[in-house]
Amino acid sequence: MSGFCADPEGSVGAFLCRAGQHLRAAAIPQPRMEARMLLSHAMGVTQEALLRDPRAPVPGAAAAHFAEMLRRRLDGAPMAYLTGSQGFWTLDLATSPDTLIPRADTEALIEAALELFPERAAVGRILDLGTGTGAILLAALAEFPAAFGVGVDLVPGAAALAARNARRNALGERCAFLAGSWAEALAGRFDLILSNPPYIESAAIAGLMPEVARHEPLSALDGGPDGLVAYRALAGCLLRLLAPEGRAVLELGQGQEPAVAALMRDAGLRVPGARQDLGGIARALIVAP
Ligand SMILES: C[S@@+](CC[C@H](N)C(=O)[O-])C[C@H]1O[C@@H](n2cnc3c(N)ncnc32)[C@H](O)[C@@H]1O
Repeated sequence: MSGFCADPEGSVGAFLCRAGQHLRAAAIPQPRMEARMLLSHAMGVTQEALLRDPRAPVPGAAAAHFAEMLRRRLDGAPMAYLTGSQGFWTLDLATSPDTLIPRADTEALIEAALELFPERAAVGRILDLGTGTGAILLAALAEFPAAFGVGVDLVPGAAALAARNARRNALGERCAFLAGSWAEALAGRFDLILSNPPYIESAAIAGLMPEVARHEPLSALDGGPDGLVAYRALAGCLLRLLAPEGRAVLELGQGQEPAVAALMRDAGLRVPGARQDLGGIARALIVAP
């Protein structure tokens, strides 16, 4: 490896320095921060503790774990799969290759829900279709204190991960998770239905960033030939599942608002509006019975 590292060989400082050089050479945008995240994870200490004593030795087992994580990161594996966690809204969530890593853009769904129901106690039942890590449902439960939630995912490993995340965030008593396709096994009415379905056109997946295309599961990305297959399934069940004053909030891919709104209207639903994400893209479609 090129470049001079000032700290003694085998020390925290030397590991961070060399890993930073490798990550920078691989064009990873925040190499120093990522090196710190990986080494603190491998050593089981906070980043603050690492920086406090850069001359401390890295124990052998931690060094081996770090080397393996660094190899996978340089091969394009997402950081959240390596460290096994990701922040979303106010929560810390476990991640797994069974499902998508929660994205900050998806927080637009929670913001929309909070605007729709300023009287938070009014929300009694929440449904999250395609729950993944449980990110959306758990964030909503954290904000609507009287609500009980149901999360559904086609991938059994994702439904199990969401249940684990509910317990991790002390919300396990307020929700249940099912493995199944959309609302097939569901009855009853919900005040709030949330969904971030797979919406990438099949042919566009290979052109996504390699970190996404090669590492996140197709089941979480692939929206079929026109990206709209999941929305057709949702349009077919929302009228049956929404309470009379209920609302659904659906995540949209860029430019999908007109097509998804038309699908919902064709299914007899109303579309009172959409909310933009931080980048100004219509991200959350509001749907009403
Ligand atoms: C884009 S990911 C969203 C995950 C999570 N809700 C989030 O926002 O981070 C879509 C999720 O839908 C799930 N999914 C795909 N097809 C499904 C189906 N037919 N029924 C239920 N869930 C499905 C995937 O397994 C994946 O977890």
